[in-house]
Amino acid sequence: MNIGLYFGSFNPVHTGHLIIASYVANLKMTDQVWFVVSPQNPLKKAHSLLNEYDRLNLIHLAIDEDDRFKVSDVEFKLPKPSYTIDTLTYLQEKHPKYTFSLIMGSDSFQNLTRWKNYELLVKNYPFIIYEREGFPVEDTLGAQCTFVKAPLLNISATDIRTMIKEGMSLKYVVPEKVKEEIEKNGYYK
Ligand SMILES: Nc1ncnc2c1ncn2[C@@H]1O[C@H](COP(=O)(O)OP(=O)(O)OP(=O)(O)O)[C@@H](O)[C@H]1O
Ligand SMILES: O=C(O)c1ccc[n+]([C@@H]2O[C@H](COP(=O)([O-])O)[C@@H](O)[C@H]2O)c1
Repeated sequence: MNIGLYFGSFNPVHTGHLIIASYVANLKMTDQVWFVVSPQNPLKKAHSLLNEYDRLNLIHLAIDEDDRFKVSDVEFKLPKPSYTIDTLTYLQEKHPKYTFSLIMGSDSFQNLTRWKNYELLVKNYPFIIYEREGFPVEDTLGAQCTFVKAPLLNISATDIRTMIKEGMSLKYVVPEKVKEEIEKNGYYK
């Protein structure tokens, strides 16, 4: 089984993420795309981070019963912050017959040299990279990369949190069930 891992804080998940995951799943380079929720990105501040179980629940609501996808809480029980190489080592041990690739934007890929043991990531795992505006796709690290031209929605989780604070509607920028859950619980107010 080939698994495409889409790592993120998903604080909260939004339509931009879902477009990417769906596009990559449709390419059939992988059998399944897993959303891996990171409790704490090593390079980001914890502030305004919703509880990881609530973020996980929002992704379950977002993908509903789409069997191209799975949501993973594997990083919840690993040490924090969440280092991707450690998660991959754990996943590979747990699923020795699976092959894992990393799905990431060209922005994150350009930042990869700041990640823990990035040389090991580059050596051992293939990357599926989609271009994000302002970050041309190029491999300067000798990684095993497939560059894909995914459709993009130029929105971030930060934008969504700002919209909530300003009382704007989240219609279309997150799935309806995600919008309802955020509103019902007063998240990010
Ligand atoms: N609109 C988008 N289109 C495509 N990829 C995105 C988009 N927003 C985020 N990503 C990518 O998805 C992954 C997970 O993103 P993340 O959870 O950090 O969301 P974010 O919207 O960038 O969050 P924040 O604004 O809180 O930093 C990252 O690799 C990020 O680069
Ligand atoms: O392993 C690292 O050193 C590392 C450094 C920065 C980011 N990451 C991971 O990259 C993923 C994307 O992060 P984010 O918050 O931008 O969605 C998330 O799973 C982080 O844990 C990992």
